[in-house]
Amino acid sequence: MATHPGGLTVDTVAEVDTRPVVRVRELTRRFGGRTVLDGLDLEIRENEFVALLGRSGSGKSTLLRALAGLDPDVAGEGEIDVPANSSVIFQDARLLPWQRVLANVVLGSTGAAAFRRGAERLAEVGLAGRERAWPNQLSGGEQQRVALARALVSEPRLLLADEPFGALDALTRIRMHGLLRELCQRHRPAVLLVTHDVDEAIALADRVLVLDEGRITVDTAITLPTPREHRHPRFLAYRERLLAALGVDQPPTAAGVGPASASLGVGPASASLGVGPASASPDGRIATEEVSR
Ligand SMILES: Nc1ncnc2c1ncn2[C@@H]1O[C@H](COP(=O)(O)OP(=O)(O)OP(=O)(O)O)[C@@H](O)[C@H]1O
Repeated sequence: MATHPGGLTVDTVAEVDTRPVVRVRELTRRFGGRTVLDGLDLEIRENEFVALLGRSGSGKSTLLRALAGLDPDVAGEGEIDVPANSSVIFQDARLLPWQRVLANVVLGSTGAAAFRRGAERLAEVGLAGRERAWPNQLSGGEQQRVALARALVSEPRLLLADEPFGALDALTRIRMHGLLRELCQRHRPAVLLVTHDVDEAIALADRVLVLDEGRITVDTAITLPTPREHRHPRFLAYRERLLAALGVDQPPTAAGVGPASASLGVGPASASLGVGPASASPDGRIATEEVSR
């Protein structure tokens, strides 16, 4: 475990010796007079799955857009180093309605090889046989599967995902978690997943970050085996820590078992365990430690 000058504690998995694919230094982003990102530092390593939590308006999408190259005005406000071969997915699938499903996946690429790769990705997301369908003939979850296939068709080194499952019903979301995990294990991109859902972050990520006051204030490794059981005591302990770091009140329950989902802003979460809350260091940063096995 490493303690950085600001008091931020980084757990062991974050120290795995692989090359960073994302390197952000001192990134600042202001809108008018308001500072949203304030000298933010971030590294993501090859194949690492990182989830980013933060209160509404804390700047998660602003950071993701900056990494995706979608914010031209961020230039000169720090250093951003990301691979050229990166993909982005959003909450809405953003398919072209006038293109069939397979054409949406290959997006402008031509040639048999591109279409073969596109068809392979479609099969991987469970949509074999739907290549010639139109987007409006697919459900919301199916459209998001197409978006995932499109994002992975170029074998990106980095996948940026901004609440990709936020608009889906709970059951579909759980299925998509399994699918995303499987696809990431197969294609091995580094991932930055922006989410409001603490459980989603713990279920999927190697590392969970919390963005607050323009900086990463929590950086914690999730060392649970996969697939991750939501009622596992260590899962609940991670949840409690993260919710505390996010400032969410957690009234204790008799059983000490929290609700099925701990989405921010969706009711109180209750994960009452004997694990202490995250502690704030003198400069206001929150240090987390490995949740004991
Ligand atoms: N283009 C813009 N112009 C002005 N203000 C902006 C712009 N983009 C974002 N902001 C402001 O920056 C702040 C952070 O926005 P951002 O969308 O990054 O937050 P977020 O953490 O992703 O929020 P949410 O979880 O609600 O999606 C907000 O106050 C927002 O109003």
